[in-house]
Amino acid sequence: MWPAGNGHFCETVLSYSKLVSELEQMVKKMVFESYDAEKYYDSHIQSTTYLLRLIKYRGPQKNETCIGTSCHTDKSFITILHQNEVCGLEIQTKDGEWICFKPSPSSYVVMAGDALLAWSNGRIHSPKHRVIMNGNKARYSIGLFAYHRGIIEIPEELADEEHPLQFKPFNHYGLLHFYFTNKAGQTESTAKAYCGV
Ligand SMILES: O=C(O)CCC(=O)C(=O)O
Ligand SMILES: [Fe+2]
Repeated sequence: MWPAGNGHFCETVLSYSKLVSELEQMVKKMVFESYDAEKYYDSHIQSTTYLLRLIKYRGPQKNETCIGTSCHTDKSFITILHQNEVCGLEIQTKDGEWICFKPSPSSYVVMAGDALLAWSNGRIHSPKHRVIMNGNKARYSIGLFAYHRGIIEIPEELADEEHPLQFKPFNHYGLLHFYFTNKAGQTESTAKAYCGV
């Protein structure tokens, strides 16, 4: 998992990712329960996979643009972000307004990804976000990205006459693969283009 000779760091990262994945599962449970879909929770958890990314953004040099990560939505089910004190993460609300996240050591950002947007039949918004760097201090962030092995079905509890089914069952890794093709790059919503009804 990590180059030899840094066992302590490796163990720390692993125990961190275990703790944050517990947080992810707690959030997921609350989401499933709030939609009366808790009967799908256990099987969903059994198919959950995680990716942990440790990211360093350095401050822009002279004549460099300030972008750290360009505007995107996550392709995960849920993402949990944690970072040092350097600002930079901006998130777009449903109304199109950009808000800057003000970090604190004890705060985590829980972000819905495109797979959760589809699972929730469009009820849960997967927000656009970006990182814009200013100043000269480096920004460090850790992202835990939860994915799903296999097919995600939209619970029947989330579709009715008022909320017609918007998404077909989809393979989450298939959605990721689709995103990395040119076809997905040209669409506003990867989920709609990949598995929209
Ligand atoms: O560094 C951050 O806070 C956000 C990173 C991000 O949006 C991503 O990796 O998808
Ligand atoms: Fe992201």
